Amino acid sequence: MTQNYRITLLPGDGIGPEIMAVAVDVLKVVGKQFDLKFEFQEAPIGGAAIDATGEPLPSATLDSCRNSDAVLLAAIGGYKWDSLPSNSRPEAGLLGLRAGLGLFANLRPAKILPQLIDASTLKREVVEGVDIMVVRELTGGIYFGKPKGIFATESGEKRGVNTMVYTESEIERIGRVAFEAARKRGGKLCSVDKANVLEVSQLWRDRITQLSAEYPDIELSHLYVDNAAMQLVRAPKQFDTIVTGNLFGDILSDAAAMLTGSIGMLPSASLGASGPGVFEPVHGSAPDIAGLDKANPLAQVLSAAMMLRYGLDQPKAADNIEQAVLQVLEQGDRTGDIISPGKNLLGCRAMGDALILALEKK
Ligand SMILES: NC(=O)c1ccc[n+]([C@@H]2O[C@H](COP(=O)([O-])OP(=O)(O)OC[C@H]3O[C@@H](n4cnc5c(N)ncnc54)[C@H](O)[C@@H]3O)[C@@H](O)[C@H]2O)c1
Ligand SMILES: CC(C)[C@H](C(=O)O)[C@@H](O)C(=O)O
Ligand SMILES: [Mg+2]
Repeated sequence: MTQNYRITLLPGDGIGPEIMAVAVDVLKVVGKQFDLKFEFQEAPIGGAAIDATGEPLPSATLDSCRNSDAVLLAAIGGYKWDSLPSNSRPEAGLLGLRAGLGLFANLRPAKILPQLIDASTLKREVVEGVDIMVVRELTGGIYFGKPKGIFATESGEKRGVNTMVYTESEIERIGRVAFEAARKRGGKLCSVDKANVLEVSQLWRDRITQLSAEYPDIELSHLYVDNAAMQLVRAPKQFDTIVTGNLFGDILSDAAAMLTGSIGMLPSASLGASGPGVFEPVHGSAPDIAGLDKANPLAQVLSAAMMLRYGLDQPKAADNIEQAVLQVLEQGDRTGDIISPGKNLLGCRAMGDALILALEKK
């Protein structure tokens, strides 16, 4: 029986439309193969939405997302909008989307593919076998804490303020997601904080430690964020699942991404307690290569696979996409960010064509 899905597509800015076009073509092919009918609804977000409507997250866009089974997002942001105040920048649209849909859990897997070991900037023996899941809290912490803003002091000097806040319930719900994720993976969870300095981190560490009593099968450890950053580069294989707050997770997930060769490879899933999830690459809108057909579309395509797996419960269709990605890499196809000597350099569009061919042969 045909399964129907409403998908909101948010191509956004920079390389967003280029990589989204590839992901949509790939979804259409697996749709035919698995009898899935996608009703795609495209909506503006970020800079594109600012240009079209004056706002980074028009209410019609949020409504369309709310009425979908899942949301596929590319990336937002660019030089053109960089001088706007923070609450009207493209990034505010993305944060509003996460808050508006209650997407408190961000899963960012960083797994090195054997075909790409030589594309990593680290030595083979350091990265071979790396398979990390970063579970990042996404709707709290310093990104959303109040007070925030730029205020004038009595002397007339400007003072910028952000506030890092976590409540016990926010820590507990992301903790549960992380313990459950660790249970499905290698059974190890490392909680990352700055409890040697920040009270909010002391509470984080206490609550995660208490929660671990409910997960006796999971080996819990704690690291301070500065040490975690160092350990990720020094010996990344020690990590299985990492749980951390919004800001630390933003930074550590980019570092983890680079272990795998390129940030252009890594997908993510943002999930709430209920309702549609948002599936998006970890990377940004890469304005430096936008419009040049140079972007790596694989993180976007793998985000579509995560959407099928975690958002639509279609693991077989997700498997097919992931296998097609492995196959094109196996046959030596590479975009510029993951090229190594002797491989075929393809543009974004040609990489999409290679994926479609690989899928159709299945
Ligand atoms: N989720 C998002 O939408 C998201 C995430 C991060 C940054 N941003 C925004 O993107 C803009 C640019 O930010 P940035 O430059 O710090 O980060 P970025 O991730 O856009 O780019 C960092 C570097 O990685 C390269 N890169 C990124 N994705 C690539 C891909 N798919 N293929 C090949 N190379 C790729 C870029 O060319 C650039 O050199 C900013 O406006 C930022 O706020 C958006
Ligand atoms: C663009 C920005 C708001 C965003 C974040 O900081 O969360 C990005 O860096 C990410 O990692 O998704
Ligand atoms: Mg980031």
